[in-house]
Amino acid sequence: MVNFSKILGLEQLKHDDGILGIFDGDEMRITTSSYSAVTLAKLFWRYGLDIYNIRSWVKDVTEKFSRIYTIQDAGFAYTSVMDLLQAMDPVFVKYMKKSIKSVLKADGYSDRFIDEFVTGAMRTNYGQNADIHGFVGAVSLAGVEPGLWSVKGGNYRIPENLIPLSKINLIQGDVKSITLLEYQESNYELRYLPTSPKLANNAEIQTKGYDVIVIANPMHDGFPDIKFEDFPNEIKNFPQKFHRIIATFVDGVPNNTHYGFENLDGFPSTILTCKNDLFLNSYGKHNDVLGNPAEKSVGDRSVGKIFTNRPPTEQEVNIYFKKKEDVRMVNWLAYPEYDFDIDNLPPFVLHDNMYYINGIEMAASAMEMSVIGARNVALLSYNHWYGHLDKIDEPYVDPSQKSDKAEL
Ligand SMILES: CC(C)=CCC/C(C)=C/CC/C(C)=C/CSC[C@H](N)C(=O)O
Repeated sequence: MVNFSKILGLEQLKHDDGILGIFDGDEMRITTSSYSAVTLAKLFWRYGLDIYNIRSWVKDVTEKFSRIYTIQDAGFAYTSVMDLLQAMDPVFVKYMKKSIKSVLKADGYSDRFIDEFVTGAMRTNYGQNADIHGFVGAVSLAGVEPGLWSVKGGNYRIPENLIPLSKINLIQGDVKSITLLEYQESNYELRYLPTSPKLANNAEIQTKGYDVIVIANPMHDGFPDIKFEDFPNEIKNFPQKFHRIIATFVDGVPNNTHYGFENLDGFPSTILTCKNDLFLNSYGKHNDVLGNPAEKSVGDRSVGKIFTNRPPTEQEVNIYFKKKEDVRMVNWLAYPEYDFDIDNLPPFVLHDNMYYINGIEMAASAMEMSVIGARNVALLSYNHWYGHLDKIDEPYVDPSQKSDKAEL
């Protein structure tokens, strides 16, 4: 994503860390300060060295993760998510088989740190708890470390600007079916309903032939079904479930008394919650996509976002906001439920020359992961097409590390 933002000349908007609080439903377990020395002292008092060590833990994991960029630059690609993780670092395969709670416990982190800080991070980033697997847990922890950024103007500007740069012929439409062809000019026939606004309701089903198909949309219950016709083996949605999340944006004033604050002085800009049965996953104060306070923010008024696992009723919104000028809700299947059978993950290859990117979300759902999954599929299809089998499912060995013996 960093490279894309540079290539496209998009500005990175650094996020101000602000005051962070962790709420257990009755009281704040910790509230940081606008003075960094006070924050450090408070975090150290509550979590001891865990709060320092987690930073180097995430750094170490990120360095291992970053190997994927060298591997992909060298043209290597993988047919399964586990092979891709194994190529980055074998420890990631182990993380997929344990919960983040047990990974961190084995690395010496305290129950208090895991039950408050780690659980809070999992609840805000993935709507789940510290029982989710260790790899997605690590990604989630990377997401609460300082230094987070977004694209000025909105993250959507990355894919939007990549489309003209790639010079593709974009046809907007809903894919209805993919038929395997035999001994014809192309490998597949795709049937789709154009969705261009110009066509309004007059669109008719169209067909088009393709040599290679890449599916970049989750194939799970709750997502539109594509019919796969004339394949020797049945191709259907995968069994893993997706997690529904509701983001409710409120232009108004947060209800400080609910969290035990007498007024809004020192009220956190981010509140994580740390009990699994709580309705509220997290609260966050939001600027607009240009980094400015929301247009009508005056006095105590601001835009706040709460994440919940089901739509809040009006009474429930009133618990978290004492004044509301405008309320908007976004309700979507955001990421997998990370409690699936690890031995049964979706593959990157559905059939010869037909690929599927979104299986990568089973490792972790995040923009960076989607980009890595997409590049893997692009390399995989290239390597298959041109017969570069030595670059498929092979461990990458850095040429500068090869000894003479290894050469022989
Ligand atoms: C430390 C590891 C394993 C990876 C670092 C690279 C990476 C994928 C960073 C993403 C960090 C991030 C912004 C996480 C936020 S959680 C995902 C969020 N809920 C979403 O839906 O995008």
